[in-house]
Amino acid sequence: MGMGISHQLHPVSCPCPCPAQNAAAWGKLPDPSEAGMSGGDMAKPLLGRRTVDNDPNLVPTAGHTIGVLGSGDFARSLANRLTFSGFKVVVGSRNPKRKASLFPLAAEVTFQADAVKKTDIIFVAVFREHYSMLCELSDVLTGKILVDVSNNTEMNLHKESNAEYLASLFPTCTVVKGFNVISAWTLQSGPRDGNKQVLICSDNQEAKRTVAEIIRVMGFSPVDMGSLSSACEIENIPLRLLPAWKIPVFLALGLFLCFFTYNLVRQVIHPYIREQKNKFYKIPIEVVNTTLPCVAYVMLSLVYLPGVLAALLQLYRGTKYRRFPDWLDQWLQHRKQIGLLSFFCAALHAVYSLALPMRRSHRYQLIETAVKQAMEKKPDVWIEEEVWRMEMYISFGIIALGLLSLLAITSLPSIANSLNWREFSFVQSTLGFIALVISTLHTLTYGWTRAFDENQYKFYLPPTYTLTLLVPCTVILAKVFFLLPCVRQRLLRIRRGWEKGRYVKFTLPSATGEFSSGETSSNV
Ligand SMILES: Cc1cc2nc3c(=O)[nH]c(=O)nc-3n(C[C@H](O)[C@H](O)[C@H](O)COP(=O)(O)OP(=O)(O)OC[C@H]3O[C@@H](n4cnc5c(N)ncnc54)[C@H](O)[C@@H]3O)c2cc1C
Ligand SMILES: NC(=O)C1=CN([C@@H]2O[C@H](COP(=O)(O)OP(=O)(O)OC[C@H]3O[C@@H](n4cnc5c(N)ncnc54)[C@H](OP(=O)(O)O)[C@@H]3O)[C@@H](O)[C@H]2O)C=CC1
Ligand code: HEM
Ligand SMILES: [Cu+2]
Ligand SMILES: [Fe+3]
Repeated sequence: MGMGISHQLHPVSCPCPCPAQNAAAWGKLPDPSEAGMSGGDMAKPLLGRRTVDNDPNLVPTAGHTIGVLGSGDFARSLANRLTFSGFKVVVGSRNPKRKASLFPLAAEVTFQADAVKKTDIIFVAVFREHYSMLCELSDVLTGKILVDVSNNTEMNLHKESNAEYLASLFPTCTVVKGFNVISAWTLQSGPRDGNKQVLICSDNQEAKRTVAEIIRVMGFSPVDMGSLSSACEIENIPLRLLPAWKIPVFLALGLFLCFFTYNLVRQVIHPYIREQKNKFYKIPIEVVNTTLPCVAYVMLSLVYLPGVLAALLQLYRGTKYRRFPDWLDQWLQHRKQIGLLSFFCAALHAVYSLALPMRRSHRYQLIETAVKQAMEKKPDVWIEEEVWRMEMYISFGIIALGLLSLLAITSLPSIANSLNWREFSFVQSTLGFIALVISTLHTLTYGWTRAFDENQYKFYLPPTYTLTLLVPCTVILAKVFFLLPCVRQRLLRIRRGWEKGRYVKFTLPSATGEFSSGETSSNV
């Protein structure tokens, strides 16, 4: 029987019942008739156990004993996940009696030194500040693998990473950094929800592979980040606040500010200066509710614009095997966040719109017009065209928001994972584009002929909706252009790998890097 990697790492007297010592125990494990009988979702390992015979490189880690030092939140979640994945867990605490009840029954909770003796892979789930207190365990820890899961509260708080510090305290141990990018909650609830990737690094390849296999058996995906000197980078990851959201949020704020100023001038400043009318009451709802939909609408078109630009570039270049410029690449990668912010603004706009008729100002205006009409003896105020226009634009708005909600729901990881890629791209690409078209109808039926009405121009500024139509209409026209049979054919061929004049162009890696051999780096 092939020896697993982890076993080669074992100290001569390994205390755990791993396969080399207890092959009989392993023979029983992969029994398909028993597999279906396990009860709850949590109770079964997320990945099936593999037999060693199939692949000598795979480590039979399930069934192995793993140690956890510390009894806090993270230690508890870790012990839970490990036992559910089929490992034996021994927890080392300074006060095992008091803490035992917090852990699953299958886990053994004992004193730190005792726990360390029973295993050769130990997760250190205590804060960096307390690492030095573990020094009394130095002797028993000799030759073992320590997994450092710690995080910092601030970027670059200490000059060396926690993992390197741990390694310096225990020079006879092998330190692997990992798991700090996973929250205790994600560990507890299983990898179906939230981030599945666990970044690891270590100077010892064998130890890293062992920990990687444990991660795989737990149902997560290990990502090798190289040597222990990468630990600093890995420790900083959870401290970076929403990196992917930064640009989209600034974009949304920027657009909001521009449109808000524009609307403020048109709806409040203009009547104040020209007619000395006090319209400041409009700021909290009316101005905001002309601004939010404009931001939502423009952002939605900015989600579909980069795809159009990418397609144009591919058509022009006649190949898909060239990298897009960096700005386009970045833009393509931020579409999800831009789209979700667009949805957020659209949802707020919907609620604001529903609140319009419940305002006191609206009631006063209603009474005012009613009285005026009564005095002028004009009983019939029904304008058929206006009625239809409003029925239409409200309905379009509701449908567009409904479609956007679908997009937003399918962007949740757990739901995205339950769809195959065609379903996902149908919702994201096709339904999203239809939402853009319906939003355009909503805006057009709302704006109607006001673009041609001179009274609507305040300080020569046209009604806001006319400005917002620019980008979306460009995107829609471009998409229609791509639907023309000849353009469509060519685009499809390019996306299947066809290249313009491929047989002549065997370019060597050129100095300019123009024809770098790689794929385009985004999935367009
Ligand atoms: C509320 C909301 C939530 C969103 N959530 C997400 C999300 O969770 N994840 C996400 O990625 N985006 C998300 N987005 C952004 C957006 O929906 C997607 O990026 C969407 O796929 C963009 O569609 P597209 O047609 O412009 O581009 P793409 O789907 O990139 O495609 C461009 C064009 O090329 C074609 N095409 C693309 N690739 C190929 C290929 N390999 N072969 C042949 N033809 C191809 C497509 O048919 C399409 O016509 C969200 C947007 C919104 C509004
Ligand atoms: N909570 C989370 O979501 C995440 C936590 N982490 C990391 O996991 C580690 C533990 O975090 P967490 O479980 O939340 O913290 P807790 O404060 O909940 O637990 C820390 C544990 O450390 C043990 N410990 C050992 N020596 C000492 C000592 N000298 N003084 C105090 N406590 C000691 C204690 O257990 P006992 O009393 O039994 O000895 C205590 O329960 C940290 O390094 C953290 O950065 C990483 C990613 C996410
Ligand atoms: C339930 C859904 C929706 C309802 C009830 C709704 C309602 C309204 C109303 C009442 C107005 C007129 C506002 C005013 O009188 O000042 C309006 C305008 C507008 N809406 Fe919507 N809407 C909805 C969804 C959307 C969506 C999803 C978008 C686009 C993403 C959108 C974009 C716009 C735009 C651009 C305007 C023009 C703003 C202006 O220039 O004044 N709406 N909508
Ligand atoms: Cu062992
Ligand atoms: Fe062993």
